[in-house]
Amino acid sequence: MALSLPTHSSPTLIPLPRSPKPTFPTLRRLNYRVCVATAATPLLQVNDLRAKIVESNVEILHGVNLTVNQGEVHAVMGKNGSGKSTFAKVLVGHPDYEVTGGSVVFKGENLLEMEPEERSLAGLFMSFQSPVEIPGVSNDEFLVMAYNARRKKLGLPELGPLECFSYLMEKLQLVNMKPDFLNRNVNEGFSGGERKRNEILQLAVLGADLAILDEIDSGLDVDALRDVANAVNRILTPQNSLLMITHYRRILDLLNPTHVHVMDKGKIARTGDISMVEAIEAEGYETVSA
Ligand SMILES: Nc1ncnc2c1ncn2[C@@H]1O[C@H](COP(=O)(O)OP(=O)(O)OP(=O)(O)O)[C@@H](O)[C@H]1O
Repeated sequence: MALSLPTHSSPTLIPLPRSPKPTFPTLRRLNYRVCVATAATPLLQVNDLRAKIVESNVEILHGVNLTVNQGEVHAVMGKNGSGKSTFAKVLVGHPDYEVTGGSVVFKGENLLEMEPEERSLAGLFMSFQSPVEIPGVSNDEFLVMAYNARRKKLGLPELGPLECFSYLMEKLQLVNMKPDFLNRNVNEGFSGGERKRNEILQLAVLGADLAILDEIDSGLDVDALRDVANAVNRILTPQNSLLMITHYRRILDLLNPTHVHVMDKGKIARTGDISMVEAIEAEGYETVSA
């Protein structure tokens, strides 16, 4: 089902509320009802997580421990090849990896027992380092399908084409994207920066209790980085959380992480706050991890 969306670049967009952090009130209300977790329960609790590559049997994660509470922004940094993306992919259930030990509890439920799709419907969102193309599926079809699936999971009625249109327009404005992108196939022919922006559009449309952004800042020009950071800041609320993987301070200054972690050899080697990034930049990972 393709929505007939305008292809001109300057449509009359629905103005966003002035609030710096608009949310999805109806979804949020329902989230409180269906969410197993309480304010005292961590949103995500990772204990001694170990995982290997299925094909080669090589263990990459050697006992990751991490707790994310509602409203927190966590940054994971670390040397190339230290296991950051693997950790993120294991959390969303990527089939290349097999969990060999430890536990992951998300909103009070065993995440490792859920299929990848169930994890997504439960409110876990991941933006991959290299977002993939989906040939033959238009962006609007994909977004509407995914959003309605999430609404169904939450016990909400599916949105009809007109409601979807207004909703998507609002989210497009949030990420400062032209409506033309809705009519194009998902990521097909998109530039690197456009793909990253499109990932944030997906996050804005779907909403998430925990958004994992893997190097969302790589390949973005300064304006795109600011747009993406502004959009993420407006999506964040005291109820949801962000786990971002990055190599750069620029995005950290814009998103103000509450926690900064350094991953080393498949483990979280050190945890601190934003001030640790200065030490990393001055002394490198070896010293900081040690
Ligand atoms: N599917 C796979 N097949 C083979 N090797 C893999 C696979 N996934 C991860 N690895 C290896 O595991 C190690 C960790 O990779 P990972 O992508 O998690 O690192 P990273 O910390 O995200 O690195 P970067 O900062 O460069 O993105 C690397 O040595 C990588 O080559």
